[in-house]
Amino acid sequence: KMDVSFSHMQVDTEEFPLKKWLKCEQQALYNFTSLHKQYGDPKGIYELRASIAQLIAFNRGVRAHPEQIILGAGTQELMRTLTRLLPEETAYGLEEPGYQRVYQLLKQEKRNVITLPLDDKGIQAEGLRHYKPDVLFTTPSHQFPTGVIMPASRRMQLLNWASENPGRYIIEDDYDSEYKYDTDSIPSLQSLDRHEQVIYMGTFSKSLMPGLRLSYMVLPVQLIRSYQKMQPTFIQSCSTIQQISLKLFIDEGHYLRHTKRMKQVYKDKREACVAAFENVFGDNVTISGAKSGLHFVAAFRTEKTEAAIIAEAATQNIEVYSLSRFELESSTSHKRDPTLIIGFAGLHSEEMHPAVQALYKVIYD
Ligand SMILES: Cc1ncc(COP(=O)(O)O)c(/C=N/[C@@H](CCC(=O)O)COc2ccccc2)c1O
Repeated sequence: KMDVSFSHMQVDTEEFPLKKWLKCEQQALYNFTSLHKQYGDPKGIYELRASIAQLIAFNRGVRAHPEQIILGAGTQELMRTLTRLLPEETAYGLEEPGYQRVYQLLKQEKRNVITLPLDDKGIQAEGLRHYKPDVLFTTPSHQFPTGVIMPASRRMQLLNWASENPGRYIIEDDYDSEYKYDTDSIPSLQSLDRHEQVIYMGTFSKSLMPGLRLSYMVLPVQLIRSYQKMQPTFIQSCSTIQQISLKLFIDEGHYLRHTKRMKQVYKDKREACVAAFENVFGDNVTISGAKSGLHFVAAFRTEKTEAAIIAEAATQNIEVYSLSRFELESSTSHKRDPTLIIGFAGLHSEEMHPAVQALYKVIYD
């Protein structure tokens, strides 16, 4: 049996510049003790928020003053804070299939949640008129999990929808924007927004490591005012040591060098993985999902169900997840081929072929 993981939830930690990070952490500990002996700003340390503002302006054209940026230990944490800034009766629209952890969080917070259908350009604009959410949570730069990239035309439709009512917001979750192969990344929704109605969300989970638990959101001025009124009830969930370490890591240029290098590493891994699937499965597999991010979607021509494939794979020590994991309220598994989410970040190029062959045996033997 082989220990193989096609999990989409991992990065290639072997390439992580541990020595550089350690140096930043030592500096953070020794030179910033005054920051560590107090709780500090609930939004997070100003200096890190200033570095992030520069980074997302440079990388994604996001216009943000550091005082509009809130840090949090993960996207769910930020969403929890956001639900406290918006009216309790707000109806949140989520992509179907979509990010189940935000769906679960909103349900835990007893919020109204509406799931909205996708097409090959992302969220359907007419769905907004039909289902009437107040706030739309969307992943335009790389729809999670299908991988669709939302074209500029659809982005403008969403912004027009939002501009019709000042109470509407679009949460642009740009979680996977760092890794685009072959296609140029389309400017962020936030950079096109003229009415302060886009809440921009980002994370360091994919560009650095998920275990870092450091994510951020950029609030429009109106929501920052609401935040400031409630500020005494908030507290920062990220460690000040990690925050300063990250600030130094960014300011010393390690972050941009790392993401530039990882883009090539992941591009090569993606190509090797797709080639292995095409070589082993031939036309029994259909691969979709734009050339970006750390996973793609593979649909298999077989009578086996997704559940049977996942269970059988587990007996062979193969970790893999299916599309139904991300179906929030309605399942289409009955009218589509069994579909798996193939993460390649944790696989070495030389193990791609044997890993794909092991998966082939699970599905076709
Ligand atoms: C749409 C979307 N938005 C944000 C995030 C990131 O959340 P955060 O880490 O809390 O900031 C994810 C992580 N989604 C995770 C999948 C979750 C699941 O399948 O259950 C996968 O996340 C990673 C993938 C590769 C490398 C590192 C992380 C998100 O899918």
